[in-house]
Amino acid sequence: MITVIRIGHRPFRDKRITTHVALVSRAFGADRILVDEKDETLESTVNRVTENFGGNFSIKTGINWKKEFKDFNGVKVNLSMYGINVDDRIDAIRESAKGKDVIILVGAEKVPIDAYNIADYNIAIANQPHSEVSALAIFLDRFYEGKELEKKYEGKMNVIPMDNGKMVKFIPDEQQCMKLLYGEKADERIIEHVTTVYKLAMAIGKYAGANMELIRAGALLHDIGRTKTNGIGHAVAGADILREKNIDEAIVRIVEKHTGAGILPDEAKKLGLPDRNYIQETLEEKIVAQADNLVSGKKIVTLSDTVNSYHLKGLDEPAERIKKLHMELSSICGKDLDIIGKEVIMEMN
Ligand SMILES: C[S@@+](CC[C@H](N)C(=O)[O-])C[C@H]1O[C@@H](n2cnc3c(N)ncnc32)[C@H](O)[C@@H]1O
Repeated sequence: MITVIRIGHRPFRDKRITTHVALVSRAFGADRILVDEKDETLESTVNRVTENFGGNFSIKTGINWKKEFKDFNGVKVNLSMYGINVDDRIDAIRESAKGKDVIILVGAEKVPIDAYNIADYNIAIANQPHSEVSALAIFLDRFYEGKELEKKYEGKMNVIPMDNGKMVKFIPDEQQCMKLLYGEKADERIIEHVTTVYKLAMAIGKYAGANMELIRAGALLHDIGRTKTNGIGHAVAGADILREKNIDEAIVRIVEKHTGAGILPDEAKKLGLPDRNYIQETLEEKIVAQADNLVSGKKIVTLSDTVNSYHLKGLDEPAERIKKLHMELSSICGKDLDIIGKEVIMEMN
């Protein structure tokens, strides 16, 4: 674990630069930052970035820096223009950090001499005065040998790299999903239906250990396309609406593939659907589709209810696939989905 300790923070003067120290710590592979002065605004700014862009970075302000630095069980580095050049020590630091935690101290105005005495390494990024932000970024980059730039973050907001322009895909929370639905003028019937599917899908998702943010958004948005058409094309219409709004592709695909237990390429062709993949593949795609299969209007029904209504429409093969999907998910959950459905009904009443 890598900790950054920021000392000499003055909440009114240094708000921006300490935020940048924290963001650099997070983006360049550190796990947490400790800041000497209590600053709740700084904490919430940094926590909001982590909440939106992902990862497990944490921040704590209002700490006793000398005690934290002195008592730290691991390798202690003080970044200072007066230290030894980073390239002359980085191999030794990496070596002594094997199997150990590391703490990196950066100052603000004047750094007390105690920091130099407590540190195992006083490291300069060139013996010239510059900034804690640049010193920290270069130190972390040297320490990780550039690998920190390859780290993947699963956030609500994911930047899509572009040669030109900017694109961010995002995973909407419950409130944002409702806003999207009402923005498309979803009527009460749609809202009531998606709310029940959402409750059932969340319950199944918990048993199955699925990604709950994807389940939440996928279930709430699965029928957004019904604001355009109630036909077989509503899943495609929904996916198109969401792609236009830069919703994360994992959610768009849940919506696009939520019909029955999937539609085979030949069936899709016959139905006049665009040439896309309609077979559920991810756990979340399967859960939302099956939760939808087990909800009629705003009512949770059983597998046999659903299968019977498919048979009545002459859809024998799709009915078999729904049964198979039901068994597969029940086995992942360790509980029959019909029983999970009954539990949700009891909670709803
Ligand atoms: C604006 S400087 C203040 C330096 C101040 N003169 C002092 O007493 O250390 C703030 C912080 O930036 C970092 N820093 C600035 N230049 C640096 C350099 N050349 N190498 C490493 N760190 C540097 C150090 O962490 C320092 O505590």
